[in-house]
Amino acid sequence: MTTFKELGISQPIMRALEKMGFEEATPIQSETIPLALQGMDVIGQAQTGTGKTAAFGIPILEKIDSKQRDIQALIVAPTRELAIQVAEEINRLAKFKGIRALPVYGGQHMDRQIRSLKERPQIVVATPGRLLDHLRRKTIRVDNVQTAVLDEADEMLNMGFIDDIRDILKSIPEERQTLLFSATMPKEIRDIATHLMKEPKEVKIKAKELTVENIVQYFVEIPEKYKFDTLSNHLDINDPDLAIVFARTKKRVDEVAEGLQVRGFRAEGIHGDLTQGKRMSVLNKFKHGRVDVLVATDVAARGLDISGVTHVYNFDIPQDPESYVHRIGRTGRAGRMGEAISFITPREMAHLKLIEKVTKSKMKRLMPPSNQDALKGQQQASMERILKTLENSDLSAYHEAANDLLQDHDSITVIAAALKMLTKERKDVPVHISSIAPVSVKKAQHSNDKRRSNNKRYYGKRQNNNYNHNRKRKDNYQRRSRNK
Ligand SMILES: Nc1ncnc2c1ncn2[C@@H]1O[C@H](COP(=O)(O)OP(=O)(O)OP(=O)(O)O)[C@@H](O)[C@H]1O
Ligand SMILES: [Mg+2]
Repeated sequence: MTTFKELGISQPIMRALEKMGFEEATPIQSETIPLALQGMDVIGQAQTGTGKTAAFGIPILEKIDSKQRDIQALIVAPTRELAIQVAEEINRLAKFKGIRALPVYGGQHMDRQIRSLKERPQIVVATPGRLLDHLRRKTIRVDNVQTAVLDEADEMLNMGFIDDIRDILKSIPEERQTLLFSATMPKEIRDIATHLMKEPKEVKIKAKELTVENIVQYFVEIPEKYKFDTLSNHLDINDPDLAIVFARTKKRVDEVAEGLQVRGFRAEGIHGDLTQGKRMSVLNKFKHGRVDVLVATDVAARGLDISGVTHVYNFDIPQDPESYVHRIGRTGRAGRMGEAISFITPREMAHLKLIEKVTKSKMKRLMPPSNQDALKGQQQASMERILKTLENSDLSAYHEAANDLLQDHDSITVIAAALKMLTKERKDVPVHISSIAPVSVKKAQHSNDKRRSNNKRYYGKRQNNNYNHNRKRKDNYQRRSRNK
């Protein structure tokens, strides 16, 4: 393990690191920070939750001249929430250096954004569409940008985004340093990336698996129509602190979130069709524990760092193995433990094998729990609450009342009644989720469209949907940006 001091980090940043409770550098930090400080281009690949943000954030801050008020570093991230989070982490690191990072993303009022930009932040963290919009309007000037970072580089270079990224990088002076980070870097994407960089150094933190060891991975083989009841039962049994449930479409996210609410869970959905205000408020409620179950599309799969996420459910298995890695990586972060449970329909079992092969990890089979198991799980949770109260509270004020109860009833009956009151008994309201076709592994089909070729090794026909989906996302970025 390397200390930050050994890496030659300056005093103001050392102070911030101390305040943040970072004692030692993680492997990706100790390997990439020296290279980045020397001005080299770097492709950094390390597992989810291992501190890639600070791995690029620290060298950027070391290089910036705090007295100069031009934008000196530009960080691009695929989603708005991630742009906000990365800016927050950098601002924490920059606390004693007089440097400011501003998040800039679609869905926020252009006027307000332009006003904030006039306060001259030295770092901008942006989503691609909105950034391009600002570049065209010349409301963001990048003449003095020395470092460009693509966080979640593979996602952004994938398919529909590649042209945007090329345009963005083209607008930045050529002498710049370019840093690329992600937990996954398929070879095809890495090759594209190399063309955008100057003799990049590749840092790949060696790990047996693509996924993090401290995430225990399970799968449940279950027909589509039983998925929802199985999910409810699981949530009852595991009683997660915070859980994220990934579903494949926005419609299913809405349906699953509403279904869970009907069954008595504090659940909310998040996806790209919600307004930015709604997206932020759902995420904030989840971060503060006012929502226990976040139901999401892949919009929440990349980069989000929410402490306390103990369980990730793949209600629908993702189309590509990389998404699987990122989704389950929302738990088990910074050395904590986590569980990932994927629902696989019988026809999707081949897909499970593909994911296991690419991630070099195994999922353990779990049998679908029964309603009886779920009730037992809930009772267990109530028992734990009683035991916790018993251990941590002064109960003397309740002794008299307890004695009164025991005059007329035996102790088992009294405790059973207390347990029943504490137990969230299942509201067995039927919930219908509209069905969806299973994902399948198909042989690659040839295509003349270069942008489609990126994921060819995995998918044939379905990949076209993915392509269209990304195109649509790109269009949305641009449309939203234009409208605001
Ligand atoms: N050296 C460190 N010591 C302790 N905690 C750290 C250290 N570096 C980063 N962290 C914390 O670890 C968590 C995960 O970091 P981060 O979000 O940068 O991971 P990541 O590698 O970018 O993950 P992902 O691939 O999901 O984007 C954050 O809460 C961060 O503050
Ligand atoms: Mg990250």
